[in-house]
Amino acid sequence: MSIAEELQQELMRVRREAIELHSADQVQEAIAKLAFAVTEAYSGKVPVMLTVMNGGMIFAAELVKRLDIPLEMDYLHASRYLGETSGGDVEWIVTPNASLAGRDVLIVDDILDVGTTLLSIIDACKAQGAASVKTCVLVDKQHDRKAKPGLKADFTALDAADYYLFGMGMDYKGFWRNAPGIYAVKEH
Ligand SMILES: O=P(O)(O)OC[C@H]1O[C@H](OP(=O)(O)OP(=O)(O)O)[C@H](O)[C@@H]1O
Ligand SMILES: Nc1nc2[nH]cnc2c(=O)[nH]1
Repeated sequence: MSIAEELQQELMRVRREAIELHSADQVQEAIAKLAFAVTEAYSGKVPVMLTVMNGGMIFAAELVKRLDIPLEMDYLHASRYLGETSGGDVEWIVTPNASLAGRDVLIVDDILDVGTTLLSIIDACKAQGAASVKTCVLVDKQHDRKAKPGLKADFTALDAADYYLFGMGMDYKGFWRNAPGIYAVKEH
């Protein structure tokens, strides 16, 4: 079997055997509910939303359509998993283009796991002189390994159990970000 065929078989097996934690409909419902809270929090403001690539892109696209505020959109790319299922140091691949000085910044990402990534991005935004920095995640993974005890995002759509997750922007070895719900990789 070629390497490409082996990979394709592994990816299909992972998808087939995955445990569905939140269906596509549940995800959409949770995002719609969250959008009301975000809209309310930024009423009267002109925030800049920073999408954390790659994982945050699908959640951000779903969320932003439902935000009834004048929003500027920008992105950054920071990664500490780099296609692996356990994380290392945060690596900055692309920094935001927008000037953040004096701005209300909303960081949008797919997952708060340990929280190292979000903390590093918050620090970078504050260092640029942001007026306020809030965080918004699709999923908060439930465990006691947070970078700071009790670490939470300001806005969270859903909780998930302590599995390696994929779908809605979250990858399995770089693939399956396109899966429409939130799935746990079944361990063997
Ligand atoms: O809370 P943490 O333990 O720091 O992990 C969360 C981060 O991990 C993932 O990014 P990843 O590094 O996999 O890059 P990606 O977005 O390109 O998939 C995810 O998109 C978050 O940004
Ligand atoms: N795809 C994915 N990325 C992550 N980054 C941190 N935790 C996770 C996870 O469970 N799944």
